[in-house]
Amino acid sequence: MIEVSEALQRIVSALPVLGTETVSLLEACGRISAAPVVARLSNPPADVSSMDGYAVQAADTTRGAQLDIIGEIPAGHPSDRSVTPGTCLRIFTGSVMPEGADAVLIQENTTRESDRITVTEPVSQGRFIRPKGLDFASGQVVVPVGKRLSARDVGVAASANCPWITVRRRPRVAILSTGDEIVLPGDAVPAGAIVGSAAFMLAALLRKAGAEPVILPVARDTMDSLTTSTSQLDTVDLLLTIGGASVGDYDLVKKALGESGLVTDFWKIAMRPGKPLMFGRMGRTPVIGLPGNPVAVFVCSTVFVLPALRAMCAEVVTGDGTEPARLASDVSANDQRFDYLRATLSRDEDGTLWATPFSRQDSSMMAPLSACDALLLRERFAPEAKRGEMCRIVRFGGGID
Ligand SMILES: Nc1nc2c(c(=O)[nH]1)N[C@H]1C(S)=C(S)[C@@H](COP(=O)(O)OP(=O)(O)OC[C@H]3O[C@@H](n4cnc5c(N)ncnc54)[C@H](O)[C@@H]3O)O[C@H]1N2
Ligand code: MOO
Repeated sequence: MIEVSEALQRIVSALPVLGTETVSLLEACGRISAAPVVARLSNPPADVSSMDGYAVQAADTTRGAQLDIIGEIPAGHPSDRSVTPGTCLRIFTGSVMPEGADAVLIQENTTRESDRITVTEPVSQGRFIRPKGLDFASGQVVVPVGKRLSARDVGVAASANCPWITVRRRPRVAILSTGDEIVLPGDAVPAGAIVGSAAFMLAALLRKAGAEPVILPVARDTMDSLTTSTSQLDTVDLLLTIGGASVGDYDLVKKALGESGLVTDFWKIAMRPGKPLMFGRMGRTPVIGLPGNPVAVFVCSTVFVLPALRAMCAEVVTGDGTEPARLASDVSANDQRFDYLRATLSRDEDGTLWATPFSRQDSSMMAPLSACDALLLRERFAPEAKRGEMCRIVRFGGGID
């Protein structure tokens, strides 16, 4: 058995970075930028007013002074008239500042009669003007490379006049459930069968992470079925198998894929759940053999598959995705396997985050997996810990779980 950190390192470093494609702004959210987004203009492109009022010379705006309105500048219609001493131009939020003006006097600080205003509050030079390039300058990088694009990133790219963004191709990931007992959700469930939940959970997780899942027909527990199922996978970037990874007589995945050319990098990790995970390569296709227990599928996907997708998309990530919390109940000493306990979270009045692990942690149990908010991490050989002690968690809800 190797350690989680080594397994992660081996998987991530073995995966090639995918190619790029160019997508429209409407398709860009959630994708990983593969080139920086460079502003094609300055924003704002000219000095503009930030308020509705009058473009003035600030020195003119003594209390009680009167100014002649010599025209107006609706947004989108710059004026070629200049403001001279004793005059002003009616202006609106977003309108381009006229020549000669050095401030905007908001209309609340004036009284108006016909084409003349009286100043009720002076304004200082530069006030209520957004100078050209206040937001960003032409040529400036507004979105760096390797970023998972948010709605805000799409917004800044649009404002930088960039209608297309270069992103990483979506990883195509094949999912192969294995086992004679597996039936599809909604099917009749004969004696001895179980409903194959893991592929659907995995597909959902992958799709949310920006990958393109391809669910293959369930393979039976025979060498023939397994080799046939995995014979034509040249077009996928990663193969995930589910089940048949352990040491039972019908756990044939490693053996069958071996006959199709699988070269195993490692098998078995000191973790719970997820111990029998296998990693290798069949031709140019990386293969992660996930254990069959569906909670092990989820935990291994969180710990290895999602980082693998990030590596394939050259996503720049900060931190390890964990955060501190306080234990809400005692936990016993851990053995040699890194433990990922399903836990709920709550916050007390002080804002402290508390993690409560479920009392039953069987890796077949989907209901607590669905109900949990986080995985509570227990290092190998961690000593017993009491309620109130600090622990580390991986919290869900960040958009990729
Ligand atoms: N003697 C030993 N037995 C086992 C060991 C061990 O070290 N020594 N490891 C245990 C651990 S830990 C795990 S995890 C399981 C993993 O076994 P497999 O990867 O071979 O998985 P299966 O036996 O095929 O299935 C396990 C369990 O999960 C159910 N399953 C399978 N596929 C799905 C699916 N797509 N959706 C939902 N549930 C699925 C399957 O019916 C079994 O109940 O091995 C332990 N045994
Ligand atoms: O490690 Mo297994 O994955 O306990 O269920």
